[in-house]
Amino acid sequence: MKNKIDAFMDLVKERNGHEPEFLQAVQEVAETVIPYIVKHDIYHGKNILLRMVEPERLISFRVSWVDDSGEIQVNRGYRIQMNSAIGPYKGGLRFHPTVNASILKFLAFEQVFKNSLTTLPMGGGKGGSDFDPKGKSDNEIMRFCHAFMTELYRHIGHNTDVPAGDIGVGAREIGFMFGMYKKLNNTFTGVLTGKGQSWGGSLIRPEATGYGTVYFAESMLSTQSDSFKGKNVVISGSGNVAQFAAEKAIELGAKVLTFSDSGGYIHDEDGIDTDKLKFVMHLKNEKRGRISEYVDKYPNAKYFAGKRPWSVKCDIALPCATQNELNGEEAKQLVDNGCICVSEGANMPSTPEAIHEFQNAKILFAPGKASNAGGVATSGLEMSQNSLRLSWTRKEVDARLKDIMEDIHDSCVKYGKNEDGSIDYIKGANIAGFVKVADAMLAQGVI
Ligand SMILES: NC(=O)C1=CN([C@@H]2O[C@H](COP(=O)(O)OP(=O)(O)OC[C@H]3O[C@@H](n4cnc5c(N)ncnc54)[C@H](O)[C@@H]3O)[C@@H](O)[C@H]2O)C=CC1
Ligand SMILES: O=C(O)CCC(=O)C(=O)O
Repeated sequence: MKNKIDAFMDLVKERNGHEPEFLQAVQEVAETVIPYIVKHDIYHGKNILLRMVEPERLISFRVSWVDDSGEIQVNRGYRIQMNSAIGPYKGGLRFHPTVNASILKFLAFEQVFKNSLTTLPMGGGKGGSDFDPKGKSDNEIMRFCHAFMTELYRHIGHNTDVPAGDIGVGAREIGFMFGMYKKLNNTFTGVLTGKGQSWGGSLIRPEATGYGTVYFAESMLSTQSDSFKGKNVVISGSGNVAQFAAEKAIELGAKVLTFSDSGGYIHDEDGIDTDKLKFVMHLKNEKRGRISEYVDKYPNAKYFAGKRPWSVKCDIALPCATQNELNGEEAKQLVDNGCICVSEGANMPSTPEAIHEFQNAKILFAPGKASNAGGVATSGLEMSQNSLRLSWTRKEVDARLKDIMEDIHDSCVKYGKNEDGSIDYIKGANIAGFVKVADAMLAQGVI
């Protein structure tokens, strides 16, 4: 089996040798899906996985815009349309200086499996730009978003490709991009998700990724008759996913101890309650400040510059910042400190070495493509509401989100159960995500 996986990876490396994040994501899938393909005749001789690692379309374009001092700035924009076998391309846009083809291809590849797991008809895509929103004025953000959409608009559409937010892209940016799309097309359609309530957005979409990550962890804990109640929780990040993961964990009776950003992390031994969380939301979403400012407001807490929060003793860890933010040593420290459950809110936050530590220790571990799928699932619900020209209540969308997360958990159990009864959620998510897309590709022939 190892030979087959190595031979496949050699082919992928030949074409994508300079894209380490993409190779990391493909390797993880290949290790679990190739053994499944080998056991199932219908996939033989079809090169399905080889087709799945090649984007259907990779679009790269210039984004020129004028900053507040009148200087012309040039950034690079991308959209990776990875796979449309089961529905229109769907996935977020990331604005961050580290954005490049490797990072977006890994995210687009993960998105194909994730979207398949949601049970909704969505293909996979991802996009963004190396634009850095940090320190930019609202007017600069608007001019950049407008410029970005003057090219992207020709490649997307409510039945073709429906982008949404990701790192650096929230409600403000979606608003500016939606405005320019509408102007250029002279149509009002659900071409983006994460829209504002009064112009086609869905209730619960802002909360969905964080809530879903906690719902998934709660499902994993329930297999061991356990729950969030009374648990200590360590969270990384302090953006959209981190904030709402914290909100749900607090609601379920847990004590949240940390938040972080690219500067460092804060540790509040007293616990971050709903009032303190409101402060973080204002700090990050309105003031656009740094997490270090938390300790000015709450001096009992400590700030650790340049550090990540994984040395803090906890029962549950929720990595919600970015890829490869939790390495092997940090994973070992979490396990040694008694952590029993890791649910990824971010995409690929754990390195392969970290995953190895979690699996060796046999703790509950959920890969992002399963545990953070609540965001895109609720985007799918936003698309349904837009098509129906209806708005569902908060209660209704939350109930659907919860059901979807439970269904994803069931699929992982179905495909990931080991002989000893334990559940390999990576194997389960990869195979369950693969089967639906692969079967659609088989039915549609070689295209
Ligand atoms: N927003 C969504 O609906 C979804 C987001 N995700 C993933 O969740 C993660 C977080 O995304 P959002 O919360 O939406 O973005 P965001 O822009 O709201 O927040 C990102 C957070 O990560 C922190 N961060 C960025 N780079 C960092 C670094 N190098 N070290 C430490 N912290 C860093 C930022 O300071 C910020 O707190 C990403 O991996 C994203 O792909 C996954 C599924 C859906
Ligand atoms: O809601 C969406 O379409 C984007 C979600 C996303 O980018 C992700 O799941 O990583």
